[in-house]
Amino acid sequence: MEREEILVIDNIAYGGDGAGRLDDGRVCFVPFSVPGEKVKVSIVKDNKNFCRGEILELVEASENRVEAPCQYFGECGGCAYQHIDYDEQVKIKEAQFRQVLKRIGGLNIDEDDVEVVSSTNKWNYRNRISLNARRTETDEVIYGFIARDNRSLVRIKECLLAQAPVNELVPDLNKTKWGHKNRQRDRPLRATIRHASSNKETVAFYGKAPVGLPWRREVYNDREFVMPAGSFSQVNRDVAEALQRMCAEIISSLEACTFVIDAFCGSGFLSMGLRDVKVVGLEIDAKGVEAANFNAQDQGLTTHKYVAGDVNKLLRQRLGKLAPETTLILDPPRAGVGPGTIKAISKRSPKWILYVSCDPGTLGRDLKEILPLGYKHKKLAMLDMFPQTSHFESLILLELDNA
Ligand SMILES: C[S@@+](CC[C@H](N)C(=O)[O-])C[C@H]1O[C@@H](n2cnc3c(N)ncnc32)[C@H](O)[C@@H]1O
Repeated sequence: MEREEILVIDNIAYGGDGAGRLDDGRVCFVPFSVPGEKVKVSIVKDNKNFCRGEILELVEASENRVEAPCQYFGECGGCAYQHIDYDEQVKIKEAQFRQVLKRIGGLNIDEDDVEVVSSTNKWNYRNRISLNARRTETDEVIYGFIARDNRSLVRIKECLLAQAPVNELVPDLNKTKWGHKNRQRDRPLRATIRHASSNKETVAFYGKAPVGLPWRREVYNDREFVMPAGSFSQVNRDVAEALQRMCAEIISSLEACTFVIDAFCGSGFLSMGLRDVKVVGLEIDAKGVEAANFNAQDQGLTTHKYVAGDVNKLLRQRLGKLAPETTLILDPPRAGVGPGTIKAISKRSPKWILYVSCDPGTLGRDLKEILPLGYKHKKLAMLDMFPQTSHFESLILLELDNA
């Protein structure tokens, strides 16, 4: 027989599930709950140390619970927090940032200030989406997001997180010339739709961006940047601008800093806000590097140079004699930095490390290796780059404490 339990949700774990305790002391994870709520759940997974429940009834609903506006919410694997008032979403993310740094990174930041940047746009902020493609039994090719079960596809007509020009192209994915080709493939490729803020161009491509697709032109903090169609770029412009300004302010406040290594630099986004310092950027995507050098030249940044290659291999030789004057920006992908990066830092430790992360779990893991090298944290920030989802961006400034 189905087992039912009543519990109170204490907090929301990173990833989006609410967590509360059963009478036997075990933690029970409950998706789509809100902190403070009393819920009746059906136990759908029962492990020795924890279990999972699905809400049957809201015994006492939170005042922070709101109606989720998206027709796919609950089924689609993309959003986790549409049912929570936005200000509460931001508080939840700040609490998770603190919790993950403490639990995984071994850092106690209970008393420290965390600068919090909310998103101006709570909806329609994404300048790009990638949709998975599936062939149906009736031989139709459909596009959508992977469902919460991690297997099925939720076919979508629009995504409430995407900007209007991005959504306009969703119904046409089968009608474009490349979309038509994609329909002929045995296994149709993922479609990406991107909208550029400066030249207002919206493109859709399937699989990798085709060679020859023009660079996107984006405006950040009143300056234009080019970015290759297939290369990384920040999805939420307002929050990305705040991040770029924050990095520039932090580094310019480090008076002894004369040299910056922008590792995992993409098209040079984070270091383009820097003036009066020497900058070397490292990035594995050669097209991103080409754009970064173009951007630097276009903006008259004659002391910036961007180099193609693997950070894990190149960093050691770049961290040279200037280490006491160096800030190392680390902005790795979700997987965090590799062992080569940690090894390089341990051999030639830069005075400052500015770690920008889109995954607090891997940030915590990497900090566990970096902090024992003698670093102390100086600044912390949580930036809500991805409203309605469980993801967020964070930043931590570390300083080498030689004392
Ligand atoms: C989160 S993005 C940051 C990009 C850039 N800092 C920005 O804000 O636009 C991570 C970048 O790391 C690059 N990357 C991933 N693995 C790498 C590696 N081993 N060496 C160098 N770059 C890498 C990716 O191509 C991507 O551009």
